[in-house]
Amino acid sequence: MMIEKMSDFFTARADGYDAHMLNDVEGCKDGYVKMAELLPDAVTNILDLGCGTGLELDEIFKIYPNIKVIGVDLTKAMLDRLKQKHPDKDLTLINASYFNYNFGIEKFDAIISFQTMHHFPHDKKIELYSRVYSALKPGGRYIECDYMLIEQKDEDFLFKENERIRKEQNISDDEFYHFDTPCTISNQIEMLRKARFEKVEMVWRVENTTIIVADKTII
Ligand SMILES: C[S@@+](CC[C@H](N)C(=O)[O-])C[C@H]1O[C@@H](n2cnc3c(N)ncnc32)[C@H](O)[C@@H]1O
Repeated sequence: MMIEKMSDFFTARADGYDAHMLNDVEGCKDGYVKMAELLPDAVTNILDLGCGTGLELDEIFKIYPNIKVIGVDLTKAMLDRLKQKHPDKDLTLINASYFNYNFGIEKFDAIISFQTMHHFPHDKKIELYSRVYSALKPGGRYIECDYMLIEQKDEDFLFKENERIRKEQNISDDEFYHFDTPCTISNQIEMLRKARFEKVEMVWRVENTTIIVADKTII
């Protein structure tokens, strides 16, 4: 099996992407609606990590038409489609990796990610979640909807496969390639706690599509 560079993978699939997620990936269609419902009532601005073509934003704009959004994504072709769908919205799109982009401090009411975090190892995610925590205003909320597992053995198998294939293809650790390495729900919760979130809860799950909400309390 040959794996592709992350941005090449999504560039090649950008055209049929929305229909695929809405029709073929169990739980996603309802997950986009649920994520919009989970935003804090008084939300005025959000950061969307790995926003892609913005399927989650399609639902969020229905409830909050004037919300200010920063979307970060590696794949320009995905961002182009998002911009085409919502030319009139307050959208700032950044074509970059969220591991490098500076989110700032206490800037956002909420930060979201949908189906993008299942490609990275624990240590990278804890560091990212820690920056997410810092970028949230006190009382802010991080909502992640992603492909998550129950059994540790299934997570271990996919991480080992990823390592084996990357070795075979001589891919270095710091390059982003597309291979799914979902984590268990309990590992996800633990990573978010390690990143200092005071309240972390799984709130919704359909098949493997799972939503975790992590709250930053007002001190
Ligand atoms: C499965 S799509 C999800 C898109 C959208 N959130 C949705 O649910 O429809 C994953 C997206 O994450 C982006 N992505 C993957 N790794 C990334 C990274 N390190 N930084 C920014 N974007 C990334 C990809 O380019 C792709 O657009």
